[in-house]
Amino acid sequence: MAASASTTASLATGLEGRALACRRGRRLLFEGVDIRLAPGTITWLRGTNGSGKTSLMRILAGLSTPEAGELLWNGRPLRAAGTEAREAIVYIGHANALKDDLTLRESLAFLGRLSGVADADTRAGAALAAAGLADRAGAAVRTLSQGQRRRGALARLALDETPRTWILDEPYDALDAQSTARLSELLLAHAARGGAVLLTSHQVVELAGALQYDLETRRAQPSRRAAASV
Ligand SMILES: Nc1ncnc2c1ncn2[C@@H]1O[C@H](COP(=O)(O)OP(=O)(O)OP(=O)(O)O)[C@@H](O)[C@H]1O
Repeated sequence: MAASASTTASLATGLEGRALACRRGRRLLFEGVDIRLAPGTITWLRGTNGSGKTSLMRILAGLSTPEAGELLWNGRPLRAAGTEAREAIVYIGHANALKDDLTLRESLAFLGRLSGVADADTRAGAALAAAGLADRAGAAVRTLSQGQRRRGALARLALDETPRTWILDEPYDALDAQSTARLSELLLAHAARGGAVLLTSHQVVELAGALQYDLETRRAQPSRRAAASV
């Protein structure tokens, strides 16, 4: 027998957007977007420049309000999920969220504490070392190159192994080949642990088993390549 809508909702896990719409000024960017970031999945969000990928990611991260639709966290309204969802959803956008006046290590530890990471200071040092940034850990964020900032922000993903929901806007941007390979490993390991990933990318990157969601057709499908030029 088919499950009723309410039963389906109560069984749903992860972050889900239903019938989402977004307006920017007088322009309706998208509507009717149904997307679910299930545990253990990587979803590549596709769409042309200006189609609204960043806008959708910010809505899913709870950082902006949709024109219409609802957001659910484990089947409950996202807003009602409070701290649990705030700590479980990690958004890394173009701005990287690092604080210019703090050292890289301090800034990363601060972000870790916001996500409820235990012992964030010590872990920040270890995550920066693993990202090849040990010698820059004590430098002020404002003195770092764009690629170093990006790598520093992404080190947040290696602070612990909690299977959170990662929403990553162009995470491969400004990364060199080694950091690109390391990020792909991190994403695949995260999904294997039951974490969820939503990402955009204009670069060709192989991520086995990823799904893709096309914002213009509003359809999800398996992807042979998780990311390719769009
Ligand atoms: N704060 C804002 N105020 C007004 N318009 C905005 C705002 N933010 C974005 N827009 C507009 O909304 C549209 C979608 O922007 P968005 O950044 O979501 O697209 P995108 O698909 O991520 O683009 P890209 O692939 O170029 O990064 C663009 O036309 C943009 O100019």
